[in-house]
Amino acid sequence: APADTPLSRLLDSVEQRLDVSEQVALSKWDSRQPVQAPERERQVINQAQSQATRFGIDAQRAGLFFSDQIEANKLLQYHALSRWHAAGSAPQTQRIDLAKQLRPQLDRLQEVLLEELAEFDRHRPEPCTSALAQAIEKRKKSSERSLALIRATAHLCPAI
Ligand SMILES: C=C(O[C@@H]1C=C(C(=O)O)C=C[C@H]1O)C(=O)O
Repeated sequence: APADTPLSRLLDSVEQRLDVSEQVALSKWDSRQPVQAPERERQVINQAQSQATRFGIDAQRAGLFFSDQIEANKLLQYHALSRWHAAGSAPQTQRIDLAKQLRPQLDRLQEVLLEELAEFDRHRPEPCTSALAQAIEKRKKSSERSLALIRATAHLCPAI
C-alpha cells in the first residue's frame, strides 16, 4: 500500500469526490439535464472560498482547487454519458437523488478536502510536480480516472 502522506490522503479524497460523478451522470441521464450546472458551480466555489480561511488556506487557492475538482468531475460525467449513449442505455442501478443526497455528499467532502489541502500545503513534497505525477501513475485504475486525477490536481503544485 502506498505510504500514508498528506499527498496520498488528499488524492484519496479527490478520488472519493470523483467517485460520485457516475451517480451524478445517472441523475442527469434520467432528467435530461446538462452536465454543467453553472449556478451550482458558483455555489461550490463560493462555499470553498468562504470556508478556506478557517482551514488556513488562501481563498483564491481554495477556489481554484475546487474549480479543478468540478472540471474533473464533469470530464467523468461526459465520459459516462457518452458510453451510455453509445450503448443506447444507462445501467439499471439504484438511483441517488442529486439535490437531496449527491450534492449534500459533495458538500460534506468539501470540508475534508479543504482540511487535506491545508495539510498538503504545509508538507508539500519536493519536487512537487514529479511527486504528484508519480503518485497518480501508481494509482492507475483506468485511463479516464488518471486523466480526471490529472485535471483535478492541475494547480496543486506551484507552476514551473
Ligand atoms: C456534480 C455536478 O455536476 C457538475 C459538477 C459540479 C461539481 O463538481 O461540484 C457542479 C456542478 C456541475 O457543473 C452537479 O451538478 O452537482
